[in-house]
Amino acid sequence: KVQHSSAIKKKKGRRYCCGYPISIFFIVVNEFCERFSYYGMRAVLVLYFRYFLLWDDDLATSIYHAFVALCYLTPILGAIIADSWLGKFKTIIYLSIVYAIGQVTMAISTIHDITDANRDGTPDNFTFHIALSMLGLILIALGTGGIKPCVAAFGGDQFQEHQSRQLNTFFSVFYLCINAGSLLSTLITPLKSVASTLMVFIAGSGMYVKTDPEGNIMWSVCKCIGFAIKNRFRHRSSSYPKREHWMDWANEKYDKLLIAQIKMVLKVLFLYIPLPMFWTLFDQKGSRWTLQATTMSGDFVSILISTVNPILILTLVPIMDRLIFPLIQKCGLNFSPLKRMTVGMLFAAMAFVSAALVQIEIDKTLPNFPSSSESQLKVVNTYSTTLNVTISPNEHLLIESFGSSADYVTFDHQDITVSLNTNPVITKAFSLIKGGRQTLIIPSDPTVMRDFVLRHGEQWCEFSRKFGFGASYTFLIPSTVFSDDCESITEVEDMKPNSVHMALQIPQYFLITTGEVMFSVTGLQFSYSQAPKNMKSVLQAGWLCTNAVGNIIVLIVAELGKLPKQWAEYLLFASLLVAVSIIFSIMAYFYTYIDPAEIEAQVRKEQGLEPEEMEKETLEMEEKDEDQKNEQGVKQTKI
Ligand SMILES: CC(C)C[C@H](N)C(=O)N1CCC[C@H]1C(=O)O
Repeated sequence: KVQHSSAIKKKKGRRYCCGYPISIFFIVVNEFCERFSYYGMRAVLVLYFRYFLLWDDDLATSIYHAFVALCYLTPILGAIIADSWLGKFKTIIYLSIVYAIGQVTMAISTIHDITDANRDGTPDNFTFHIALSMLGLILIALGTGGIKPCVAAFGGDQFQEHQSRQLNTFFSVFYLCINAGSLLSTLITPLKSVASTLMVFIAGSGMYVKTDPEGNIMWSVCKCIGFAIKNRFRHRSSSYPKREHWMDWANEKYDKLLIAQIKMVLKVLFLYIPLPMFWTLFDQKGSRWTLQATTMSGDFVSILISTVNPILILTLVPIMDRLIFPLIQKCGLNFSPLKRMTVGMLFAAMAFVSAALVQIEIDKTLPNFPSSSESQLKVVNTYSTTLNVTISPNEHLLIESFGSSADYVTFDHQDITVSLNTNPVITKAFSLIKGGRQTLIIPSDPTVMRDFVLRHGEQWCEFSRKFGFGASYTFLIPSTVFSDDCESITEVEDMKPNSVHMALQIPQYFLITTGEVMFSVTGLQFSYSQAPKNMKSVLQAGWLCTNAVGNIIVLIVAELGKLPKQWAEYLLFASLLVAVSIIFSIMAYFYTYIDPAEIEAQVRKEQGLEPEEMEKETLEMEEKDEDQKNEQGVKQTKI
């Protein structure tokens, strides 16, 4: 629509380039920097808990998930501040400052010198470091979460009513920037970039469309809902005529426009109830799937885990937007936002089925550990000849010199007697550990072997071995080791290396990221498009809250413990998500898409009010566009 001689045009304070407001450039770069900082910090958080604060794995993981959940709960606070009090622009500025203070506090908490009085390289006062880092994390959660719904909604505000195509593209580019930021933060040492986030955002100050907050809207909303419920309860007798919607019981006291706006928001929030389940599966990417990767072979564990999702997002978003969705539309299929989100959930469920299949493959190769009532024993022979080892009552093993039994032998009793066919026969009784694995090393015969050391005085030899992931070895070192330059060292494999390659995880990552593109990018667009003008940030916050609840479910599931078989747990989650997506699709079937601006204009008209400035501007703009189209049509006819 914007085909002028100069690609840039200025209209009523808005400047455009190629049909897009220039101001959104600053907003997407701001999001890029913010996510760079956030994901960069998040990537090293568990390591900080584990190796600096010396917390155990469970505590480190729980605090990590609690922090992530908090980051997706604070958007409610940010949205209330923005929509009711400061407006989005000022909220972003002030909360970014809180964010920066949080990052600095966190950085200070990592300097061990502050409390390391005895200079031994470790902090002396852990309480101080823990308190400081918790304060830092709370401030960061307040900052990152608080600005998140405002940035997305503020970006959307830069567009006009008729620019829905550009608006959708904006949200896709916005999502690309999130992932480009997170990808860069894992590849480059996480520089703290909140300061640049703030500077980029302020740089665009003169170009933004800033809508003023409309008083304490959240308080009005709560009072209005409260009144509707009370009034409904007061008129519960059947003698009172029914009203179309329960919110209509607020008609006596509250403005029709406010009631209409609340109805729109509640309808969408109701639709969001099943959505946390998607995030419950998505967030396990960072926990269960990471653990799964550690039981697989391949040298790119950390790279795969931290970069595959953002890389796939960067490729899949353009493919979906430019190819798949237009193609589906060309086939005459109506792939509406809620349908896309349902399909996104099904993709996530498929990702978990794929994870379960990979797990079954892994389980086949994992060592068979003893149950709590069993014991396991492996026998290593460093004697000079092959030995016949009898373990009472009926286990016979033939073990060659400098060899071992093929695998661990399992016993359902603990007391055993081992006999060797040496001359004279040696017999010894042992008591094995319940539920444990032990190795019995038959010592060398003293006539042939002598004591040795690997490095002895001037003598030394070097040897190198490549260890497989997940394997465990015992090395048998003969006394002749120096004369043959370590050639005679024998390796006994106690535990086989992982043999299922990590590349097998790629399908599950591909499926979950395809699901994410359909679910998350669409959800972002949908939340903006279905919200009334003065509650855009609130609905963005509602959307982000689904992620927080998803994280809390992961926390609860982790605390409750796992099913005995990991693949069964994956299948359980996949089935739960399928069930939830069916419920969601039924709810979506009954949802009617709305144009909030149109409804607001209609209510205003019914109330005999003037249309709002923005609406007037949009109408003017639309009229202008119509004129332009007509003009072009005339020109083309002439040609
Ligand atoms: C986990 C990835 C690094 C980022 C992910 N693809 C993503 O973009 N998001 C996950 C939660 C929502 C969204 C975000 O805003 O960070």
